[in-house]
Amino acid sequence: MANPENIIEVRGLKNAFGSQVIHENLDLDVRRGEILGVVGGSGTGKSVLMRSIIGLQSPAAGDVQVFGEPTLDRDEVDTVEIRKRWGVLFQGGALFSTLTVAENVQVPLREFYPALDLALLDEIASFKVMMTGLPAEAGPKYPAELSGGMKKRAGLARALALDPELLFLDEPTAGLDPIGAAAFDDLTKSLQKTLGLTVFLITHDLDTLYAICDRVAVLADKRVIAVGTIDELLALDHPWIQEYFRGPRGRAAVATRDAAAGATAKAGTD
Ligand SMILES: Nc1ncnc2c1ncn2[C@@H]1O[C@H](COP(=O)(O)OP(=O)(O)OP(=O)(O)O)[C@@H](O)[C@H]1O
Repeated sequence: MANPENIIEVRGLKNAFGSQVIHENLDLDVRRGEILGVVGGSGTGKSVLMRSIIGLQSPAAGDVQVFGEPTLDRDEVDTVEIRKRWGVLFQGGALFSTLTVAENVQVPLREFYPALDLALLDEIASFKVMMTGLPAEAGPKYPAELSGGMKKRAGLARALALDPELLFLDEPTAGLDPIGAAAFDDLTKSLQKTLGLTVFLITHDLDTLYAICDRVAVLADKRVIAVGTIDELLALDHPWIQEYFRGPRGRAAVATRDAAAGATAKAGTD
C-alpha cells in the first residue's frame, strides 16, 4: 500500500464482459475512517467496482489492495483474514428468505467461527439487530415479514456481524421513503463515528451524499474521473458532475442540508 492512510487502493483496474469494457485504468483510494460516496450514471460500473474490491469479480487487469493486502487472484483461504474485516450490504439487502433475521445475521459468524455455541450466536445476533435500530421482535421474523427499511437494517446487522472495520453499502437508501432514508443515513453516520468505520457507499441519493459523505468519487468514462468533497467537485467543469450536482435534485438536496444545518444551529441557541 503506497499510503498507510488508505484502507483501499485500486490501481489500473480493467473490467470487461466480452467486448463490453466497463472499467479501464481505474484508480481509487479510500481513506481510513471516511465515508466515501461512489456515484455515476446507471451502468457505469459502481457495483462491478465494489465486487472487484471484495473479490467477487475477477478483473481483466489491475491491482486492488485492502488493508495493505492484495485481494485479486488469491486463494479463498488466503483472503479469509481480510474478508473477516469487512461487511457488505448488497443492493436490495440480499437476505436469505428462508432464514429469520437473527439467522441471517448468524450466517457470517457460522462461516468464519464455526465453533461458536448457539447461545453466543443468539446473543451476538440480538446485539447486532439492536445496534441497527430494529426492535428485538424483528430477530425471529422472516424477511418477507419486514418493511423495506427494516430489511435494509437487517442486511446492515448482518454486515456488522463480524465487527468489521470496513463497510460496503450498495444503494442502502434505494426504495426507502425520505424519512426512512434520512434515518438510515443517520445510522450509517453514527456507526462510522462510534465504531470508527470506513464506509464505501454506492448511492444515487443526493441527500445521502450531502448529509453524510466525507468525499465523493465520480465514475464516468470507464474510470473515476474525480474524487473530493462536494464543493471540490462543484469547482470542476465536467458536464455530468455539473448536471448531477447543480440539477433540480442537487439544488433540492442543498436546500435540505441547509435546512437541517439551520435547525441544528437553532437548537443550539434555544
Ligand atoms: N455478471 C455480469 N455479466 C455481464 N455484464 C454485467 C455483469 N455484471 C454487470 N454487468 C454489466 O456491467 C455494467 C455495469 O453494471 P453495474 O451493476 O456495476 O452498474 P451500476 O453503475 O452499479 O448501475 P446502477 O446504478 O444501475 O445500479 C452494466 O452494463 C451491466 O449490465
